[in-house]
Amino acid sequence: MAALVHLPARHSGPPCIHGVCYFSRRFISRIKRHNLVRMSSKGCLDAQFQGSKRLYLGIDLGTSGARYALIDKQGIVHSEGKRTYGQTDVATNWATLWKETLLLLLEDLPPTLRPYISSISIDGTSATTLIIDSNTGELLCKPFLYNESCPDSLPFVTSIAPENHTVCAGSSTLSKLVSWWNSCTSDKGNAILMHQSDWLLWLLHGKLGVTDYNNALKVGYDPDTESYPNWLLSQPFSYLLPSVKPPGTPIESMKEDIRRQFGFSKDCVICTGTTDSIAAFLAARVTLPGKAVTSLGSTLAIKLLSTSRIEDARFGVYSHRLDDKWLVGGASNTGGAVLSKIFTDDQLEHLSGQINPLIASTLDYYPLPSYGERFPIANPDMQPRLHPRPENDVAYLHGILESIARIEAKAYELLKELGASEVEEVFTAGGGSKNQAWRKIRERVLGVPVHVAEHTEAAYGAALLALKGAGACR
Ligand SMILES: Nc1ncnc2c1ncn2[C@@H]1O[C@H](COP(=O)(O)OP(=O)(O)O)[C@@H](O)[C@H]1O
Ligand SMILES: O=C(CO)[C@H](O)[C@H](O)COP(=O)(O)O
Repeated sequence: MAALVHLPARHSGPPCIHGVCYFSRRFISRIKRHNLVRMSSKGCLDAQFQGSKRLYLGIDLGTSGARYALIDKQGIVHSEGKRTYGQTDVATNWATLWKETLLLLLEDLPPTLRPYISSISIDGTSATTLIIDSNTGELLCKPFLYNESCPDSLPFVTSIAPENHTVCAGSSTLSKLVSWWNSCTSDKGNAILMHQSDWLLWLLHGKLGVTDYNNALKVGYDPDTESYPNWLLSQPFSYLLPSVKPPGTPIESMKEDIRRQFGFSKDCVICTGTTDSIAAFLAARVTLPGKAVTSLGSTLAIKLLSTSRIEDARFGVYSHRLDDKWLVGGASNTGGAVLSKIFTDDQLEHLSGQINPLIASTLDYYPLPSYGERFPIANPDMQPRLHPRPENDVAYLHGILESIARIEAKAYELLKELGASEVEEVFTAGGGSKNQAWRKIRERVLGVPVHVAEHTEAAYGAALLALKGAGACR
């Protein structure tokens, strides 16, 4: 289990608000020593920081860690930082880890810049589902993580939703809600559903029950009609559903206690967030149909900008709304999480430098970190295929990277077959975007130009949402 520093139920430190204990500096410095590794924090006051002296903060709670990006209205980065979660396992107390990581990132912000922060937004992993007591903000059960599957809910979910609807997957938010509803034996009357980023934003603004239409997609919200469908509202658990706003919409001012603790200004506004792969798409600043962003993080998430909306749960394909267009795609469980189980980041860099990306690997794998795949094959029981392993690790890594590239190519081909705009160019986000050999392998396998996005961190996309929200306040 991650070496978390456990808070006693009540401690003599700063006041606990809704069960969230804001930590003293002494306590935070103790956490820093124990478990959450500070990876980097660039805090120099950028010489170009002129203009209206306003900054916008984006925070990304990813799969393996969290990052922040602090930008001005020109999109210039004035500070960025990262915290990794360290070793986690099935016993990890994720809500506490996310809360501590968020507070540490706020602590990592250069104190001289905090008073200039106008707005904050947070992105999190999609379909990461929390059932919350609406009186206290406390969790009523452990979070359902993004890649968890609740197959027992599927017969009921598929009986109420339209055929092949986005929610018709064991990993959908609705399947997780139904699973809790069917298993909870205590009083459900005060329960409310929130997504990971909603709950973390609530820690900053204090207004429960608000989400965004990207996070709400997988519980059944229809971003086109901007409403929950009747087949969902007619369910006995519909009272748990949060209200939905567009990403980057102002919710509330920052709570006074946390504002004072970290030295934010009185006009700092907290805005709705989005999911991590949508934030990565926003960071890439792709604007034309046919252009796409592949997020090579712990997972492989694909977002193709399309004029047509496509969804087909048989293949794990769904469409997020982006203003007047659609982000068609899905998320595979393949990706960096598989690489991290076999190689360190240094090994990845060293071995990748020895790969000739212009020569195809003959090794044929389906790299998964464990059983279960979401897209382009929707099979919760799918087994990883990572053997035979050659003696040479360069050849092994080449085979894995090429096999992941084949999955990416199959995914884009599937979107085209289902009627989406054909991919013409791919921009890359996430930790894997730094791998040049992989980019060239992908370019050869996909048959289209593959670039590194101008900004590869989802936190930058979340900062753009904060900038959008601040504009809405004027
Ligand atoms: N040089 C590299 N080549 C390929 N993948 C890499 C490289 N360096 C790091 N990664 C992968 O990047 C992933 C982390 O990316 P990141 O976007 O930070 O993840 P997430 O947001 O999903 O937690 C890790 O799983 C790691 O395996
Ligand atoms: O796999 C993930 C973990 O990083 C993504 O959060 C998620 O599955 C992508 O979903 P969406 O397309 O809804 O953003």
